[in-house]
Amino acid sequence: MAATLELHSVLRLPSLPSPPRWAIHRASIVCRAVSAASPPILVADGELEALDGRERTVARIGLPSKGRMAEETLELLKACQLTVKQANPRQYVAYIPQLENLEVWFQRPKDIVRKLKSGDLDLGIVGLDTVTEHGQGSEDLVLIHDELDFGHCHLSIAIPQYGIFENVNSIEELAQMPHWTEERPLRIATGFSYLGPKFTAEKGLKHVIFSSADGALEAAPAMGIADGILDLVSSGTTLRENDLKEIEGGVVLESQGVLVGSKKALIQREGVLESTHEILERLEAHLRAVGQFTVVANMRGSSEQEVAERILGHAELSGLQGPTISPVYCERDGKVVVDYYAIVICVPRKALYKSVQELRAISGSGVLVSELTYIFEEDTPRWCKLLSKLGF
Ligand SMILES: Nc1ncnc2c1ncn2[C@@H]1O[C@H](COP(=O)(O)OP(=O)(O)OP(=O)(O)O)[C@@H](O)[C@H]1O
Ligand SMILES: O=P(O)(O)OC[C@H]1O[C@H](OP(=O)(O)OP(=O)(O)O)[C@H](O)[C@@H]1O
Ligand SMILES: [Mg+2]
Repeated sequence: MAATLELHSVLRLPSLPSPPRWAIHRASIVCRAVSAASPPILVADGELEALDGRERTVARIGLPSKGRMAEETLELLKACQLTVKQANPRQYVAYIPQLENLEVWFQRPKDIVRKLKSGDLDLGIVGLDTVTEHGQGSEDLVLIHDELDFGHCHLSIAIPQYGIFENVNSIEELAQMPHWTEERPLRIATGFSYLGPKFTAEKGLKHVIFSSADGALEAAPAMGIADGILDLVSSGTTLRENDLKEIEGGVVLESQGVLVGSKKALIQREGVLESTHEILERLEAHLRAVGQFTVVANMRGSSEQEVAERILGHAELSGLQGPTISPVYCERDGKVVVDYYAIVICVPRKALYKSVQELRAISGSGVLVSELTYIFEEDTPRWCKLLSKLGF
């Protein structure tokens, strides 16, 4: 027999073994008596808060321990020269040598969000879908970087391409189908049991019921378990392979990797804001530089001005703000002369070959190309935004 008790404040349980002593924090407790003679076992369906009196002094970031985001998160940090050092792959704690006061904890994406809310993590990298689903509108969660440019997908409603859905192509048409009644609602299988009902309510769908499922949702309609699904889509292959289709107006959310933090920790916990500043600066500078190349070339010319005019006549060669031009000094007949000017420009990948051709056409030689690591601007726009969100 199990009885559930909802607790809304921290409960001290002095009778539990110590140390550690625990408090049950906004959790529901299930008391189960194993046998009539045994004492009830407390099962907390929530976060347990350590009550050993010690306040955590080291900041913590949560990174996905498995799944699609795990590898790319580490790659992104590595590209920012923030390589995560892990003693072995099964160890869940790690560190980043450049960020001394920061522990890295590998956790499942949804647990990262839960632990941010409970105060057990301060920062995290996960998909926006996970933050929105498991954050459930929490005012403590703050998006620090909302476009990490990996893990792109969208959360979308999908229905069968066949049968009664053959001519249904929009959320309005789905809502207007006469099939859905109070007794026989539209059944949607999803792992997004917060966002799903919120979305259908906003769209005015009346008779809908959600069933929760964890994986391979695309099988549910063909198995007769559901009429449609609400799941993540990126290439669309899984939907197509299971005879499902997306519908107009059925996208709940566009998602990609984000850096998220706990407002409380950012404001109160020593070191969190400093680590965040460095991570954010590196992320912004790195993401700005992705796909950009530095091109260096020597140009024969009579003056810096004349070379500049030649280069600025070509739109692809004007760089970020304009070309950097410096004289190349050499010695001729015992004299220092300038026959060449070195130019440095920044060029995006897709314009690279054309830019090199244009440079050559206007007498550029010795063209050197290297991939850019960082572009640091005067300030970090997201840092200023974060400070204002924190009320600084
Ligand atoms: N098809 C996809 N393409 C791109 N990104 C995706 C795709 N599916 C999921 N993601 C992103 O990767 C994140 C993690 O997904 P993954 O399937 O690895 O873990 P999960 O199923 O959320 O976790 P768990 O298996 O522990 O329940 C998602 O929250 C989403 O942001
Ligand atoms: O549009 P596509 O590129 O086909 O990707 C979509 C699939 O990717 C995700 O599943 P995942 O592979 O993570 O497996 P899971 O069901 O175990 O989460 C998602 O749940 C879809 O099933
Ligand atoms: Mg998955």
